[in-house]
Parts: sequence; C-alpha cells; structure tokens
Amino acid sequence: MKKVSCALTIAGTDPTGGAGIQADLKTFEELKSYGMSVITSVVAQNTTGVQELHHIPLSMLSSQLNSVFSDMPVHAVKTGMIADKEMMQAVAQYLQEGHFPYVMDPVMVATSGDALIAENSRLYLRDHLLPLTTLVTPNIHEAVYLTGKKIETTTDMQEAAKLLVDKYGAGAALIKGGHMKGDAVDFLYDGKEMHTFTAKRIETENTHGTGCTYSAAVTAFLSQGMPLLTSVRKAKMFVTAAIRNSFDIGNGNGPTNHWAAREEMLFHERETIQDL
Ligand SMILES: Nc1ncnc2c1ncn2[C@@H]1O[C@H](COP(=O)(O)OP(=O)(O)O)[C@@H](O)[C@H]1O
Ligand SMILES: Cc1ncc(COP(=O)(O)O)c(N)n1
Repeated sequence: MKKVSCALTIAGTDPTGGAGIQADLKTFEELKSYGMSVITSVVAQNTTGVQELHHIPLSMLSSQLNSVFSDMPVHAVKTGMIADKEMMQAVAQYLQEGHFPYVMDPVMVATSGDALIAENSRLYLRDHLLPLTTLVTPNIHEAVYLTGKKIETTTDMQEAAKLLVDKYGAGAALIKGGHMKGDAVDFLYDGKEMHTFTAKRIETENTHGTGCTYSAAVTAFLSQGMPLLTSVRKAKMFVTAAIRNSFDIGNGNGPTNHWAAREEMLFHERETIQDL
C-alpha cells in the first residue's frame, strides 16, 4: 500500500484562489501531502479586498470536522480564519483529542485591511487555542494584538515570540517580518532557542496569501514527519520562491506562484546536495 501524508486545513475561502483554503490546498499538493479542507467561512474576496462574508453554521462546521476525523488519517492540521468564539470552541474539541502537529495562522485581517474575525473573539484564540499549538505564525500586527506589546524592532519581534511561548503556552512561535522594513526576517522561538530566517525583500505588491502559503507549507512538511526547524526552513524557501514568481494579476495585491515555488525549491535542494 502506498504511504501518504495527510494534511488538513480548517479555514475560510478565497474564490480568486490566492489565499485561505485554496492557497493551502495548492501548497499541500505542490509539497506532496494529501490535502483536506474544512471550511469555516465563505469569503467573497479578491486581490483588492473583501466584499462579503458568510460564516458556515456551527453544526455544519462540526459535521465537516466529524466527516474528516471519523474516516481519514490526519497527520497535521493548520487553522486559518476562524470567525468567532463558538467556531473556535468547536475546532478546539477536535484539536484537544488529536495526536498530530497543529499550526495556527492567527488570521485576523486580510492583506487589504478587511477584518476576518470578530474583534471580541481574538483573545479567545490566544487563551484557548494557542496552548494546543505546535506552532503559531503571526505577522507583526497579529503578534502585537496577541501580546499587547508594540513591535518596532527585531528585538521586539523576538520578545513577542518568547511571550507567546513562555506566557501564553504556544508550542513554538514564528513571528513574520513581511510588514517590517528591509529584508524579510522571521524569528522562530521553540521554547529553547531563537532561530532566524532571512530572505532578501522582493520588490512586489503581490503578497496576497503569503501567510497562508507559508503556514500551509510548514504543515505539509510536519505531516511528513519532518522536525519543526527543518519544516520552517523549507517553508521559508518555498514562500520566498512563491513571492519571487508571483502573478501580476487582479487589480490589487496579486497572488503567489505555488508551482514555481516547488520547482525552485527542488532545484535549490539538488544544488545544495551537489555542494556537499
Ligand atoms: N516582499 C517580500 N519579499 C520577501 N519575503 C516576503 C515579502 N513579504 C513577505 N515576505 C515573507 O513572507 C512570509 C509571510 O509574511 P507576512 O507578509 O509578514 O505575513 P502575512 O501574509 O500573514 O501578513 C514571511 O516569511 C515574510 O518574511
Ligand atoms: C479566507 C482568508 N484567510 C486568510 C487570509 C489572509 O491572507 P494573507 O496570507 O494574505 O494574510 C485571507 N485573505 N482570506
């Protein structure tokens, strides 16, 4: 029998295919994990912003979760947009029982600035779901919200990563520097050590779905049994290549390129192996 690694995303949708569930499934596919998805909200959005939101009824959310967990192997889970407390509670039930890595992308606001989760539910995410994570992957704005501290420097980013682990109970925290100035530097704190991932900033406005793609890539590698540090290192390579080859389509922030990312990553890995 063929062995397969199964990754599940629990998130909202993007009909233009750049962010949310669609970006996650494209990423899983390119990285050779079997992709599964539970939809929390249907979002009418595109590269310019969010036009309308429809949250899936709670019973239907639970029913989808039950369909997956009662039948399929689940080797890693990521969550993205979960609109309110009740939905978070329903998801938490399944995560508490599972013995798989869990990556939380604490999605709050789309790249366009539109809110995706209720203001009064954001701290519920921190207080109830964060302690269940293997990894949480906030951008700067989300890290400020979750920690209540301002972030202006790379030292502030590292402090925030430590707080999320030491005070709020995340398994590990990856603070992303896409919204800082200069190089795209991310910090991973795993409870023991601080690791730095640096990529040259790519001059582009096409960053719709970068956070989704990054956390989905980490989830795919974790589903294949790779250690956290390796998974983040490879995911950083993947998302950087996806941004470098992004598509200039739509009238706003264009989407990233998943297939070019896979090709570039494979090429890079072959070169590295030859160098050894
Ligand atoms: N212009 C860019 N050039 C290179 N890397 C980028 C760029 N913008 C974002 N990144 C990287 O993309 C990933 C997603 O980060 P970020 O944009 O901060 O998250 P989000 O999409 O959640 O707002 C991070 O690894 C970040 O460093
Ligand atoms: C359904 C959904 N989930 C998440 C995002 C955030 O996207 P980004 O990765 O650009 O922060 C989004 N725009 N839509």
